[in-house]
Order: sequence, then structure tokens, then C-alpha cells
Amino acid sequence: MNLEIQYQEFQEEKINIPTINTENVINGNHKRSSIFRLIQYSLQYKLLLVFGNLGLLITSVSMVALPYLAGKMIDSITKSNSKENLNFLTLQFIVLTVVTAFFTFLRTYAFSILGEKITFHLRNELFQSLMLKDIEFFDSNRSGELISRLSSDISVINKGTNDSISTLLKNAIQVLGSLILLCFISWRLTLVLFCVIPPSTIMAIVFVKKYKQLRKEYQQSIAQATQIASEVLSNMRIVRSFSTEERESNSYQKANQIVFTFGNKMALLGSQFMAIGIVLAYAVILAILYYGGTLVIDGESTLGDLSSFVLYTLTMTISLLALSGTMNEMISAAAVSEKIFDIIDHPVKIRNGSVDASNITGQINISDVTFCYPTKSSVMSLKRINLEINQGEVVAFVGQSGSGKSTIVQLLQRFYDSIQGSILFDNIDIKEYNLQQLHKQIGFVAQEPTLFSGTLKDNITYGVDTFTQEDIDNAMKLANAYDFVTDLSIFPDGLETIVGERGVKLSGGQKQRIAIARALIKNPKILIFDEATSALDSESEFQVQKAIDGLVSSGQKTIIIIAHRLSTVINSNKIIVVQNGYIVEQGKHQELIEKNGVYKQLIERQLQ
Ligand SMILES: Nc1ncnc2c1ncn2[C@@H]1O[C@H](COP(=O)(O)OP(=O)(O)OP(=O)(O)O)[C@@H](O)[C@H]1O
Repeated sequence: MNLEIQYQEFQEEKINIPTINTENVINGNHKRSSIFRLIQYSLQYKLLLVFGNLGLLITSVSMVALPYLAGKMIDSITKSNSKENLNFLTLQFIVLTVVTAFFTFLRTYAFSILGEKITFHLRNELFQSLMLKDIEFFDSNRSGELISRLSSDISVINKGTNDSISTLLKNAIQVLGSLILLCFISWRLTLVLFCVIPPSTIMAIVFVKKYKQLRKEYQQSIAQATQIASEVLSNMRIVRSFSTEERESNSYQKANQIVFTFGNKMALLGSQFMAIGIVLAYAVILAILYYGGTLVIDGESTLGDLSSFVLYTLTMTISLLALSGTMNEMISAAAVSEKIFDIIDHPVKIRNGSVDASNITGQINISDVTFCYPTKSSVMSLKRINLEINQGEVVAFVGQSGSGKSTIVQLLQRFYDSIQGSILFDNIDIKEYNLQQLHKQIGFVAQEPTLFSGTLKDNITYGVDTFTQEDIDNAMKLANAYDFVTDLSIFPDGLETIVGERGVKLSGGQKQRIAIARALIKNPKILIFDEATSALDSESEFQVQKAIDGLVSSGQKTIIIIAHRLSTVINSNKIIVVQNGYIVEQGKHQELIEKNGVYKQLIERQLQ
């Protein structure tokens, strides 16, 4: 896989990947400000900080010294008329310029790499934290927004951290250094300058506040547009078949229009600020030239001093403007990083247990379980469920749509915790088990077979660390997938066939059988089929059902089937009828028919 090759190259380059504190990710116990946390990341790269700061210090000092030298050169021209002195000063100027250029390179490069490392670390940490979030988190956070956090938001942080840190510090030092030298050259001219600083500062504060708010809204609108695009692009077949291309284009355009509106407002505000800043800057220069000029004419100052003063004022003004621009980028980065840290810190409720689950037998007891989805807490999806599933049994859940069947199997995989009651595997509470091991013992085949974009082999072996070709072949045979995968007229590349995004190059039945092979290769003790055949045509259904029947008749695993077509569950050891979140009947097919209750009604309705 491409990613693997890149990763290997990356390892060879020996780029240090900072370790992520998973305990913090799970506990969500960060309380510090996002800026402080970004700084903390940078502290991990001490060498870069040393080089960056060294460059920063030297360039800042040398850039503050250059106007002073320029003043001295002017004085040497106007006062001493000595070429020797001028040559010496020129040499000093050249040396200082070369030193400034070299250390500017060092500073910019070190801080840029530092910014890249921070965003690299942050992107990894964000993705890893997403991998650890509860399923509940994904019920309430849209995938488009999360993707936006990972892509555009992190880019904003990159912009706001890499060169910005150095530019900010350099400009801050230049402002301070220039100010000190201004006072040193002429306190009277410095006083003139100070008349303009307070109004500029107030203006900058007001601007920054407004800009920050706009930036936040801008980011939100981008996330919304991304959400629309990702949803539409991943459902392109539905869009085409319903001919909703225009409608979707319009809704994307509307979302994009909102992005544009906020972008526009930001551009207007930024430009206004720049324009006012320039007016203020030139007003200051004019005042200094006029007042300073009179001081020179009166013999109270030299032309060199006035030139140095003007150059320092220019340096300071330019640095102040650059400072505010950099501040904007950093403010955006701070706003965005706040959102990213909010996600990273979102606490994980489902805590992992420590009991080894690798030897569970497949015996399950559900006792008095009541559950509501966190995003729908007013409605109980399961009510006082009691159920015993023995090792090797085939248990079928039937009932109307929305009755709670899938919810039961979600709880069996601990995607959520029940709000009351308990689920036991081999008489040990599910909460006590190590979840990764437990999931290895449960094979799950969902209604919508979801494949990843690698090869057939990548998909079948998804989640297993060690396997042989024999393991793959066995899983494919049990899943009734062997024949079509090895038929070179269907898949010339066999197991190495690239399946396309979400398996688009496969038929529904083929995808489902690959999904079954994927569930089987890990040889789980429990197999769950959540309406695995309901989305298929009759031929595909027949093929998939054949695979399921083969597994059922082997009698080695506990099999849980959710089925709409009741003909597929007649031979189950136990049929559980779910209605409105309650288990209303359970027993074998014949017993339930004789009971003449809900199950019989379901059967009769299907026969009509
Ligand atoms: N992620 C979720 N968030 C909030 N409510 C949910 C979620 N998933 C399901 N529900 C609700 O829980 C109830 C039970 O849903 P469940 O999916 O378990 O039904 P089901 O019997 O499997 O239905 P079907 O046969 O149509 O798949 C329904 O009212 C449904 O709206």
C-alpha cells in the first residue's frame, strides 16, 4: 500500500514521532489553554527552538543596528567628509547585512519546521483520539466537520504556528529595540510618536476581537460546506439515480456562499485595518520629519540622528503592522486549536476492562437491560431485556423495524453501555473485559457491507495481525466467496483486486460475502449477522444465506441473526421477538406458532 511505503520512507528518515498520551486522550483531563498546549508541543523540539531563537536574537539585534549605522553613514557624509570613515561604515553595513540574511534563513527555517512538526503531532493526536472516541460521539458529531478539523483547521494552525512564531517574536523585539533607540536618539521626537500609539492600540484591540469572531464563523461555515460535499460525493449513485445533481449543487453553492460572505467580511475588515494603519504610519513620519527638521535647522540635532530616527520609526511601524498581521494568524490558530483540543479532550465514557476475553465460550446472559441512545435520551430503545444465549446456539431476533434488534447487538459489542442491567459473557460483566480482545471474539456482519478502499485481501484480513494463505482460503470458502474471488474471468487480479472506494467495484452480494470472510478469518466465538441478506437480490441472498447456513450447521459458534425474512430463521434454536424495545416472545419456531401471538402475526403478514 502507498501509505505503507511512505511510512517506511518516513521511518528511514528517522523523523521522530512524538508519543501521544492515550491516558490523557481517554480521560480528557486537559484544562490548560490551547496556546499553552501548542507551546508545550513545541518544547519537545528543543534543538529547533535553540536554532530558531538564536537566529531570532541575532537578526533582531542586527536589524535594529542597521538604521543606526545608516545614520552614522549620513553623519560621516555631512560632517566629517572622510571617505575612510565612510568605507569602514559601509563594510560594517555589508557584514551586518550578510549576518542578518544568514540568521534570517536559520530562524525562518527552524521555526517553519517547528510549525510543521506541531501540526504533524496535532493531526496524529486528533486522529488517534477520534479512533478512541465512544460510538456515541459519532452520533452527535458529523463526519464532514471532523474531516474539516483534520484538514483545513489544522492547516490554519500550521499557518499560525510555523513562521508566525518567529515573525511575531522578531517583530516584537524590533518594536522594543527601536523604541529604546528612539528614546536614546531624541526623547522629544519620541514623545510626538507616543501621541499616536494609544489610539492605534485601541483600534488594534477592537479589530482583533471582531476578526476573531469572524474567523470562527468562517471556519464553521467551511465545515458545513465540507459536510455537504462529503455526504454527496460518497452517495453519488443515489444522487444520480434521483437526478438531484442540481439540487445538491445548489445546496453546496448556498453553503459556499456563506463561506464567501464571511471571507468577504474578513477581507473588508482586514483591508480597513491596513488602510487606517498606513494613514497613521505616514502621519507619524510627516510629524517627525517636520518637527525633527526644525530641530536640525536649529542645530539641536544632526541629520544622521534624524535619518536614524525616521528609519527606526519606519522599522517600528512596519514591525507593528506585521505584528498585527501575525497576531491575526495566531488568533485564528488559537480559535481553531480550541475546537481541536475540545475534540481531543472530549472524555471517553466506555472504559476498557482488564479481563482477558480470548477464551470466552460464547455463553451470553442479558439481565434486566434498559437502554436509551445518548442523542435520544427521552426514548427508551430497550426496556428490561432478559435473555440467555448458550454456547453454540443459533439465536434469531425478529420484530418490526425500529423495535430494538440492532440496538441489542450494539450493546453486545459494547458500542454503548446500558443505563440499567448487565450483559455477561461467561458470567463476567462485559465492562470487565478488555474490549479489543472481546471484539476479536465477535464477528460482525452489518446490513450494509462496508469495505475499505484497498485490495480484497486487505479487506478480508482487516483487523487480524497474523494470517496464512490457508486462513484466507478457509474464510473465503466458509463465506462462499472463494469461487468468485479465484475466478480470473471475474477478478483477473484475484485477491489483489483493488475494490475501489467502499468496495464500489463489487456487487452487493460479493461485498457481503467478503464482509463475512472478514468476520470469519479471526475465528470468533460469536458471530452476529445484522440483516446480512436484506439488502441483496434473491441470487445474492441465496449465496450469502448458503454461507450463513454452512456456519450454522457447523454448530461451533454462537450465532446471532437479525432477520426480516422469517423463512431464514425457522431452524434457529431460539427465536426472540422484539417489540417496542421489549422482548415479547421467545422460543422455537413451532412453539411460537402454537402460541398464536406476535410471531405468528409477523409470519402471516409476510405470507400475505
Ligand atoms: N444511533 C442512534 N441514535 C439514536 N437513536 C437510535 C440510534 N439507532 C437506533 N435508534 C433508535 O432506537 C430504536 C431501535 O432501533 P434499532 O435500530 O435497534 O431497531 P431495529 O429493530 O434494528 O430496526 P430495523 O429492523 O429497521 O433495523 C429506534 O427507535 C431508532 O430510531
